[in-house]
Amino acid sequence: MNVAYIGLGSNIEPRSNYLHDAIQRLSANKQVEVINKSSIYETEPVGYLEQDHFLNMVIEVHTSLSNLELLEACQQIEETLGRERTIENGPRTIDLDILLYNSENRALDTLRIPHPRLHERAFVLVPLYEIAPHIVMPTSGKLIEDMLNDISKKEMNSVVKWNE
Ligand SMILES: Nc1ncnc2c1ncn2[C@@H]1O[C@H](COP(=O)(O)OP(=O)(O)OP(=O)(O)O)[C@@H](O)[C@H]1O
Ligand SMILES: Nc1nc2c(c(=O)[nH]1)N=C(CO)CN2
Repeated sequence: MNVAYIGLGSNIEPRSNYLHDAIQRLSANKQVEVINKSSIYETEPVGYLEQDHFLNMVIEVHTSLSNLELLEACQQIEETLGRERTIENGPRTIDLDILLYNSENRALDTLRIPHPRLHERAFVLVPLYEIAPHIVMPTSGKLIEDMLNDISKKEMNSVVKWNE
């Protein structure tokens, strides 16, 4: 059994429905079991700034899917939920990023694990730390706490727990 962490994000309404729907669709896959879910956080957009705030969260899954099969399952859900890739870093109904897969460290053409921008994104690190404070990054040996300490106060303040 493989352990993976998946980051979810949405900034097109109904944002929380897209998050819940994506999780339900992952759970419906017989080879995926959702083990843990973080809280939902409302976050200021990073990268492309002229867009609405995101809802972000992280889930832990146990899966018998390979890393590439899990990527395909995530991309299928993105497609079903109407994700369109028009603007880089732009608005999306749902984004599913594989953050970690076991303690793998690999760069394939279509899949990089750990996710290459994980370490610099408060909207990923804060929910990941909530459900997996023990994790050590396979690349750097850093704890999530160490990576969080490298994030500016301003960016940390742009991630706020969201109440449904
Ligand atoms: N760990 C990963 N999880 C998801 N996709 C990945 C990963 N590593 C590489 N990719 C590749 O990245 C491509 C672009 O993904 P996507 O359009 O979702 O990027 P994005 O969400 O806009 O940006 P970001 O990756 O910075 O969150 C995907 O087609 C996929 O093949
Ligand atoms: N706050 C926030 N900003 C983003 C997000 C995201 O999920 N949340 N995703 C991006 C590309 O994947 C780019 N910027």
